[in-house]
Amino acid sequence: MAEGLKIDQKHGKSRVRVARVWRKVAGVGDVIVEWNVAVSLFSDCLPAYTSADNSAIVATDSMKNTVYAKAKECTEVISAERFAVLLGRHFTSYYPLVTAAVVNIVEKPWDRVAVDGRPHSHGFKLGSERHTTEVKVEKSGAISITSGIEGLSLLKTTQSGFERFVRDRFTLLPETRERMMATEVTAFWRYPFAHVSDIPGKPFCFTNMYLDVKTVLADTFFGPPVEGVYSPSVQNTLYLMAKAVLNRFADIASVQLRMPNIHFLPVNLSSKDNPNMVKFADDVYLPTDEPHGTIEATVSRTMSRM
Ligand SMILES: O=c1[nH]c(=O)c2[nH]c(=O)[nH]c2[nH]1
Repeated sequence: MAEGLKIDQKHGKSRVRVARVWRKVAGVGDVIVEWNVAVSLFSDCLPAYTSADNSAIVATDSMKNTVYAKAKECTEVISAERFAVLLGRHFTSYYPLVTAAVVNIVEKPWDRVAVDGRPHSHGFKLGSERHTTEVKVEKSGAISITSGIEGLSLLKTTQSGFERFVRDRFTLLPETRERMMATEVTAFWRYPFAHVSDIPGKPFCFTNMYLDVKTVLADTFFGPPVEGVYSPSVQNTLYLMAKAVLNRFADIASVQLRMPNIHFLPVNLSSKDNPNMVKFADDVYLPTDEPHGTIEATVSRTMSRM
């Protein structure tokens, strides 16, 4: 570029909130999804930055309208991943100057309620963890699809410890084989699909994968129902969780996990007069998430099994 400067740029619309309802779906009743969509387009619109020439700009307002128009066009229930691909395909094929699109979606967890033990035809309540996806689509049809979970809060009251870590003059933390373990898992996993034509035809494969990954992560964190499984560190548990996902699902190429260590601090209260006011016996804790440990890792296959 002129003036000895280089510019990398993209533009888009964030926090586009849309809810889509499909009425009276056979066998289930009404279906609702609520999405928070972010669109980012890559196109050569340098003149807008350098010369006040907007002629190559797709207005972010039009991107927002497109989200609603495309939601309307989806007459069949669709997953966040497929909707993101559909949007990305649209932006890259409809606009000659758009070379690539990145679409992020966070789905709000509206769970169907049960009344008298039966799934309700049109009643939902808000859950906690959220299904996320990021899809990049290039004009050629090349894609990358990453899906994820955020806000998955897990806790176990025992079967966790932390020993034999570095000890020096700054170390106060006692070693323990008995502590609480709590975290709020954020997970991302990459699918191996490289082109839109690689995406499987099965309509619910992404939704089912989300539910199955969530189950595998949680089951590995907790271990069997009665005895559980001992965790020597958040790091080790994180690794076992990621490994379980890769072992179980051949379609997942890599898993990234973020697992803050949310501390439950032992409470000991004493004074000269009352030395045993509260003496900690694995019973009373001070829950705190500030500060918290941050443990994160990406685990990938070294050899693709695909
Ligand atoms: O599982 C843990 N991993 C750590 O890295 C760490 N650091 C710490 O103070 N407590 C813990 N616990």
